[in-house]
Amino acid sequence: APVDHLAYMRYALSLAKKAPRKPTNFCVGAILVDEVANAILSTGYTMELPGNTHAEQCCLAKMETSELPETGVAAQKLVLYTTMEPCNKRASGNVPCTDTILKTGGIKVVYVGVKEPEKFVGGNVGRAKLEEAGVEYVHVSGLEAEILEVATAGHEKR
Ligand SMILES: Nc1nc(=O)c(N)c(NC[C@H](O)[C@H](O)[C@H](O)COP(=O)(O)O)[nH]1
Ligand SMILES: [Zn+2]
Repeated sequence: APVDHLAYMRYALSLAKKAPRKPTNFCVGAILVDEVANAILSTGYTMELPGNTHAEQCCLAKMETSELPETGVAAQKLVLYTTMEPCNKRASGNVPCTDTILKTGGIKVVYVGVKEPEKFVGGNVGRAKLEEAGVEYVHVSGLEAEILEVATAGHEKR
């Protein structure tokens, strides 16, 4: 069956709405999907796990500790949907999610709702890093306005 990318991105957006609102980051949602089995293997949203955590970081960390099949092993085509592109530099200095994605291994495609706004760390050049490592980067269009509204809910409204 054809994969409904918009439906998966909309689900990731529903997760982003659960994130606590902060002026120093974005509220993001991420899901790990086996695209062949059409199955959601893990989910995550910003600050879901303790500490200053990102949606993708939580989604992948939960995958490692759950009884779900080993990341990238049992899945037939492992892909990650994230409402905002994975960070490539964090003002906190924490490990960027592009590195976490590459370290996890087995992820074939990253589906992205929006590019990261240049608010905290300038232009996000993570796309090139992912593509050079053989991970496809695909923009799923249609939810940009809603994704950005949720992402910046904790920011000062000008
Ligand atoms: N893709 C993505 N998922 C997230 O869950 C999240 N919060 C961001 N946000 C990117 C932004 O660049 C960083 O939030 C700031 O650079 C501050 O860095 P910290 O979050 O404090 O490590 N980006
Ligand atoms: Zn990140």
